[in-house]
Amino acid sequence: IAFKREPLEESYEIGDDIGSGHFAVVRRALHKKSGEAFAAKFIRKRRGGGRKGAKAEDIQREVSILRLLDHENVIRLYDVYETGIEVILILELVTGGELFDYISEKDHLGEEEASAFIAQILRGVKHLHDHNIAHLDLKPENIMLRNRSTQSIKLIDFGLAQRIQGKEDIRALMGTAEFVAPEVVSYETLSLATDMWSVGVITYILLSGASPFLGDNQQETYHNITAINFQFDEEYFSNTSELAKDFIEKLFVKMPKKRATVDDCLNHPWIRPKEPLELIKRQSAVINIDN
Ligand SMILES: Cc1ccnnc1
Repeated sequence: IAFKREPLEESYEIGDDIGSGHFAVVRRALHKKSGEAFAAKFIRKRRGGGRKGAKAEDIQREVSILRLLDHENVIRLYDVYETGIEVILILELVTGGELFDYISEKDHLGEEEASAFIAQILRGVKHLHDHNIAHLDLKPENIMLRNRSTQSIKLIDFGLAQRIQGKEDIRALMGTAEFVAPEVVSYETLSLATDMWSVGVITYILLSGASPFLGDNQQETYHNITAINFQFDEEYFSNTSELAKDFIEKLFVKMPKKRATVDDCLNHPWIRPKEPLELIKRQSAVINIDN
């Protein structure tokens, strides 16, 4: 896929830093013609045999994956530029900040709000999984709020995302220690189920502010993960519903094939829209047809 070689500055005014990813920095970008604001992700190309910078094939993968996706809970890619030293992705601008910061400010969320966020994350993950794409780096830093008022979120940073075709064995890579599934730690086959483990970790954190497997060092964290060594501390979970705990327990399963899928999660009673609201929506739909 050829990227635009014309100078980015001809079409965009580059502004402040708004984030960073793998070998990347993200800046505000104002499109001169339309006056619309975007996010420009500058990805350093790996030069020669160096270690720094992203490999051309990894950048191509991130771009082709983003081009495939089209969902309100997934960051949109509009254009791609290239210079001698970097590739620049022109992405949808998300201004609500990271879910990570939102939780930090509130310490933890109530179940209603947590369930609403997780439902949004699951819809975004379902879009990826329906296209056989695994994100493989799901964590609160990679979940942006569209804006602070609603629980509308966008999944960002597809730098580690992979197509899961089933034929080739994906083992390499590492996400962020406290969010990775047992199969990542023990270097076994990764799959869509690997993302579902991370959804469990995110849910646990939203509800408690604590990280379920985090140890005093990386080795201890990895051991906690492979031993599924977690508990619902009374200190944080005393008034958490059995439904919420059941939702998490169905994701902290060692065998990827036994772990809840994104569809299982969307149908879990802790997530499904509560009956009355759905009933009203359906009734109002009927009333509209009559009028
Ligand atoms: C950090 C970031 C990435 C993509 N879009 N907006 C903000």
